[in-house]
Amino acid sequence: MVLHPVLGKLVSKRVVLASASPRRQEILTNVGLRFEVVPSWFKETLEKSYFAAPYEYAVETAKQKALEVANRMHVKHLRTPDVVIGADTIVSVDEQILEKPVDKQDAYRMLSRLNGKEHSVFTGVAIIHCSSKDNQLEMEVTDFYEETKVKFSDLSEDLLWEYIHSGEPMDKAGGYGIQALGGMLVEYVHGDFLNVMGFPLNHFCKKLAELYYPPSKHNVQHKKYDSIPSVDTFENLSDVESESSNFTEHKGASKLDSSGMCSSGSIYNSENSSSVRSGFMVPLENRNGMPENATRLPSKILELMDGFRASKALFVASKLKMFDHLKNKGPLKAVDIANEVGTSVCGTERLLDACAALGLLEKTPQGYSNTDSTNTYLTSDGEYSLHGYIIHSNDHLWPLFTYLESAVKEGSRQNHRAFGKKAEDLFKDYYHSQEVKQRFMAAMHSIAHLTARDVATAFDLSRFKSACDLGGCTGALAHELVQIYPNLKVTVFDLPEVIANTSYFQPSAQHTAPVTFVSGDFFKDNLPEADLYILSRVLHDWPDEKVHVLLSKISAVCKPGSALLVAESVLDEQKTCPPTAVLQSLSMTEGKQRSGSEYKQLLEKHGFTNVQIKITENLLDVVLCFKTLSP
Ligand SMILES: O=c1[nH]cc([C@@H]2O[C@H](COP(=O)(O)OP(=O)(O)OP(=O)(O)O)[C@@H](O)[C@H]2O)c(=O)[nH]1
Repeated sequence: MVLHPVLGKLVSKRVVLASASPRRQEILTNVGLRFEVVPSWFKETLEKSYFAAPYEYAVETAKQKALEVANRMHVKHLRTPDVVIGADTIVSVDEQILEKPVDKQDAYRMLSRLNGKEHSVFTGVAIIHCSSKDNQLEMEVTDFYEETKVKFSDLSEDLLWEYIHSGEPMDKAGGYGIQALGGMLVEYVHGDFLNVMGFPLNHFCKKLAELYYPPSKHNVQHKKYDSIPSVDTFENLSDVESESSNFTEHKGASKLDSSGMCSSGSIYNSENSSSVRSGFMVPLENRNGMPENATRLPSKILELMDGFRASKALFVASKLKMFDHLKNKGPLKAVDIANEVGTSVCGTERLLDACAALGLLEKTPQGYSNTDSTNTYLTSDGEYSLHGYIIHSNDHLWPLFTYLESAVKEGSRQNHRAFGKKAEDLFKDYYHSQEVKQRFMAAMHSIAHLTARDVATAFDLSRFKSACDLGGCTGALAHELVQIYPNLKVTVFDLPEVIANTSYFQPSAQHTAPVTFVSGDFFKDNLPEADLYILSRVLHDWPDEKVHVLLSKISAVCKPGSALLVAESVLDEQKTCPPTAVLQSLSMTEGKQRSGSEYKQLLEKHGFTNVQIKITENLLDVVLCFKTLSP
C-alpha cells in the first residue's frame, strides 16, 4: 500500500480548518495534514424545522461555518486560503436533532433519550475551494454527510449522572464522547467511528479523490470513487495547481460568491444531501438590493476601520488576564471577573461582550467561557501562549503605531515621541529593567515556539551534526531541532543579558538531548563552531550594511559544505505580500523586510550558493544555502 493518500494533494495548499473542535484537529493532524485552525463565528442557530432531514441541517451548518471563515479571511488583511473545511456533527434520535448540551440537565435529557436505543450520528462536511480574482472572492463548495449508527446499552440513572459529572458531555454532540468515557455507554457502532468523533475521514478522502481525479468525460456515467487513489510521490503534484486553479464543474461542487450565495443562483447539490431551499443560505453581507461591488467594498474597509478596536480589546483583556481567570474558573459572569481583576462591572461586561463578538469567548446564560483556541493561545501559561507577544504589541508597538503619521512624514521611527527616549536608550532599558527584558523575551519566545516546527522541517537537516542558532534567545527553535533531529547538537548564541534569563523558558521535562547556551555578541565575538548556522528573525532587524558584516563573519567560519539557514517572513517580489510582514515594516526600524531575490543576493555575495527558499505560509519562511570553497 502506498502511504501517501489523496490528502497529499492538499500539501501545497493553504488549508484552513474552520472548526474549534479539538477532535477534528486531531483526526486531520494524525494523518499528516498541515492546516491552520480558524474557528468559525457562525452561530449554529438555523431553524431545524425548515430541513426535511437531519443531515440537511448538518450539511448546511457545516457549509455556513466554512463560508463565514472563507469570507472573513478574505475580507481581513489575511491572505485568502486555498481550501476551507467546515464540519458539523449532530445526533438524531426519534426525529429529533441533538447538538451539544447547554448544561448538565440538558445533557441528562439527551443521554436519557439515547439510553438503551439506537441513534444516528451525522456529520456534515463542507470543503470550500477559494480563489481571489480582482480581489473578489470566488468559492466552490463541495459538501457531503456521513451517517453512523450507534446503540447505547441500558444505563442506570446513577451511571448517567456520574458520566455527566465527569464534565465530558458538555462540548459533544448528543452529550457523549465515544472516544473517551462515553465509549463505555456504547453497545455497538455501525459505520465510521471517526464520524461519531466529529470528522468522517474516509468519506472526506473519497470526496477529495472525486475532486482531484475527476472522471474523464467518456466514463463519467460509470466511474464511482469507492476507493481512495494514492499519490505516489509529492513530486507528481505538479498537476495540482492547474487542477485547483481551474476548479470547475466537479461533481458536488458549486460556485459561490463571497456572500455565500451561489453565483448561478442555484443551490449546491451534493451526492448525499438533497437540495436545500435558498432561503436557508445566510447572506453574510447586507445586500439591500445594491450591486455586489457596492456591498462588498464597505465591509472590507469597515473591518479595517474597526481593526484597531478589535486589537485593543484583545490586548486589554489579555493584559488584565481575563482569559486566565476564565480558563481556571469559567463560565463566569462579568461581575465575578470584575471582582477578580478589580475593574468596573459595566466596563468588564462591555469588554467581555466585545471578546465574545470577536469569537474569543463564548457567552451562555451561565456566563462567559474561553473558546478552545483562547485557552491554547491567549492564556498566559499555555505551551503555545501568544500572551507575551500580545503584551509586547500593547506596550511597545501600539504606542509606536500611534505616531505612524509622523513616522511616514519623517521616514524614521518614533521612539522619542512614543516613549520619550531615543531608540538606542530604549534598547538599553531592555537590559536594565528585568520586567521589560522578560516581556520582550516572552514575546520572542511566543513566536519562536509557534513557528519552530515549520522552520525546523522546511528542509531535511538530518545531514548536519552541529548547529548554532545565532540570536536564538530562549532556545525555542533549538529545542524543536534536537527533538526532530536527535543526532544534532544545537548551541544557542545570544547576548549575556539574554542567556542569563533563559531558564524560565526551558521545557520542564527534557526527553531529548540538551541544548547548550553560549553568551556573546555575534557582531563582536567569535562564533561557536557548527556545520549549520541559523539566523531566525535576526536579519530583518538590521540594515544592509550590518547584514553584510554579519554574513561575512559567518561565511568566514563556515567550512565548505556547511550551511546557513535563515528564517524570516519573505516578501514577494512586489513587496506587498504577506501583509503581516509589510505592516511590520511600518515600525520604521533601521532594519527591513526583504524579498526572496534580496536574500539571495545578500547571501550569494558572501559565498553562499544553492539558495533555496521555502514559503511555509506560516509566519516564517525559510531560506537554506551552502558555503562553497571561496566567496
Ligand atoms: O462521540 C463524540 N461525539 C461528538 C464529539 C464532538 O462534538 C462536537 C460537535 O459539535 P460541532 O459539530 O458543533 O463542533 P464544535 O465542537 O462546536 O466545533 P466547530 O467550531 O466546528 O463548530 C465536535 O467537537 C465533536 O468532535 C465528540 O468529541 N465525540
